[in-house]
Amino acid sequence: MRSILDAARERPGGDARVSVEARSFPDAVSATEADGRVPIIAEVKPTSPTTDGVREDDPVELAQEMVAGGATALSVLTEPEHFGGSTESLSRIREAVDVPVLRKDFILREEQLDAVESDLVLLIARFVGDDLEPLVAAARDRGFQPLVEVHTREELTAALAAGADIVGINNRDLGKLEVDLGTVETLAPEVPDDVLLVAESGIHTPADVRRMREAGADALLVGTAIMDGNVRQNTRRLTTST
Ligand SMILES: O=C(O)c1ccccc1NCC(=O)[C@H](O)[C@H](O)COP(=O)(O)O
Repeated sequence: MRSILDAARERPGGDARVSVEARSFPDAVSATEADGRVPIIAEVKPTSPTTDGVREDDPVELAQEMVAGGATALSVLTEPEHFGGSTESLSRIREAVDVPVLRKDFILREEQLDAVESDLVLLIARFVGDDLEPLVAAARDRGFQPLVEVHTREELTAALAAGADIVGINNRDLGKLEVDLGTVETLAPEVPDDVLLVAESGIHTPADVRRMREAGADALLVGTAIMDGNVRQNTRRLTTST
C-alpha cells in the first residue's frame, strides 16, 4: 500500500478547477430497482496489486459492454502505476456512456479533484484522515457526488460526521489486502437509512450479491468478477441475481 500512497502523493492536480454537471447516482439506483435489476457499479480495472496480468482491451469497449449487461454506473480506475488506469480513459468512457461514472483513485489533496471530470469521486476515509470533511465539501463545490469509502466502525463514524450521503463499505482491508464479506454485514446496520450504501470488493457470485443485499447494500461495486472473462455476460449474471 505504501508505494500506492507514495505515488498518489506525487500526482499533480488539474490545471484549472473543474465544475461538473453530475449524472445522479441515487436516481440511477432507483431506476435500476424499478426495472427489477440489482444496482451494480461495474469497475473498469485493467490490473491491480491482487490481479494476475493486465487486461489490454479498449476501456471504452469494456465500459459499453458493462452498460449493455445492465450496469447502473461505472467505476473507472484512474491510478496509472498499480491499476493501469488513466484520466484519459475516464474521459473517453464518460463521453461514450450515459450512466454515472465514478473516478476510482487515491485522492489525497483538494487540487487532485481537478484532474478530470466524473459524476462521482472516491474519497477513502483511511487515507484522508482529518481532511475528509473539507474534501467532501470541496468535491460537492465542484459538482461531484462524493462516495466515501470506509472499512472500520471508526471510519464509518468519521464519514457520517463529514456529511457523507453515499458510503462505500469496502470488504477489502487495504492494509492487509484481505477480503471478508462479513465487513459489510457487520457495519451495514450502523448506516442510517437516508445514506446510500455501496458494498465494495470481493463480490463474485449471485450468492455473494444476495448476501450483500440481505445485509442492506443499496448497490454493489464489482471489479475482478466482471473483468475476468466476458464482461457483458459477467455483468448480466450479477445484475439479474435477485
Ligand atoms: O483490488 C486491489 O487489488 C486493490 C489493492 C490495493 C488497494 C485497492 C485495491 N482495490 C480497490 C478496490 O476497492 C477494488 O478495485 C473494488 O472495490 C473492486 O473490488 P473487486 O471486485 O474485489 O475487484
